[in-house]
Amino acid sequence: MHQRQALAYLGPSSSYSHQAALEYFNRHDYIFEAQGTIQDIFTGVQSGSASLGVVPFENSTNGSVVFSLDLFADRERTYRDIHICGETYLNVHHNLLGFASTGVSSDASPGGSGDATPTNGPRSNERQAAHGKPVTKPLASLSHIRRLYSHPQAFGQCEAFLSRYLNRVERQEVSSTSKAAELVAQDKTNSSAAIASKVAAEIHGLDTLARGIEDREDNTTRFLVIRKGEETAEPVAADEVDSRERRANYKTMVTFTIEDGVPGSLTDALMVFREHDLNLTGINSRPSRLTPWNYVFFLEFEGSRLSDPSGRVNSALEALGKVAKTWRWLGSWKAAKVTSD
Ligand SMILES: O=C(O)C(=O)Cc1ccccc1
Repeated sequence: MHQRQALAYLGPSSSYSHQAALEYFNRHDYIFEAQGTIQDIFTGVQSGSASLGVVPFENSTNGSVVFSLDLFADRERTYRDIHICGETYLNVHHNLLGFASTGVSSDASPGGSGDATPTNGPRSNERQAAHGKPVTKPLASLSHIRRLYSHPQAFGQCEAFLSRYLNRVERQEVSSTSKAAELVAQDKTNSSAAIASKVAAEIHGLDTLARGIEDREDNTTRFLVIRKGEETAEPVAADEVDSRERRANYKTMVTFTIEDGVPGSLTDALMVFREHDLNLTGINSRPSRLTPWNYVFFLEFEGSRLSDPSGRVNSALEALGKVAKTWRWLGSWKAAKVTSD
């Protein structure tokens, strides 16, 4: 019988990372191991204690997950063997979870959560928060809520609802939405709430105080799958034709740094991709932490270093190596289809 390998995700269970991992991998093929932080996932994969890791990378409403970017920037060369080998998209619908207050309902108490008006009505037909107007209303009074726990990304995806209904409530950032739900379930005062998933409500026995509180219904998070070492290059048939359509089935990510204060050095790096007819799909940067205002740049583009019939991707990377100060290939993988529910 073959030994199942470990797969590390941001826990505790019922986090969005857990749900993304369960959608991407068969639960029977791996031992799913919850980690406390995204850094723990990188450390586990680099050390070999986990074969694969699933990390949140960016959100369609709130942008990059900077914790993940900083780990991929790998300034200290701690995660030198980590490569990206896959991606998956998850539609993220947040709920406000806690304990419904018994007794009085709609009470706009001073210093509390204000003017929550409970409603059992359906979610509005509007598809997204227009001019900061929330798309949904609370299902129960929120006036007893004094503290709100969640992952920083979740706060950023629910701004319209939070500023309307929980404006003066203290926010506490925690490592994941499922950790937030766990903390709320343990709070004997019943005065805290979490932004987390429907699955987290079920697991922790929490009431749903509001449903679908994300600013946009199309709120989607992209997760990347990481592994240690490189995958072997796919054999390419001699008559295989390279084309934009073929390259669009793959993605590649690189990081690079440029010479400080040299006009045109960033343009030169980007021009490499234009000259090789490679479609850029993403650009990011994080401080290099070497000197102020110096950056590690991230580029994503269509095409694969591992399945490259014309050699175009490999030739572009070689050219990048000539214009960049430093650079690193972070991986090539099969692009996922963007789904919506
Ligand atoms: O906190 C979680 O559940 C995560 O997996 C990170 C996250 C947070 C908010 C949206 C998507 C992913």
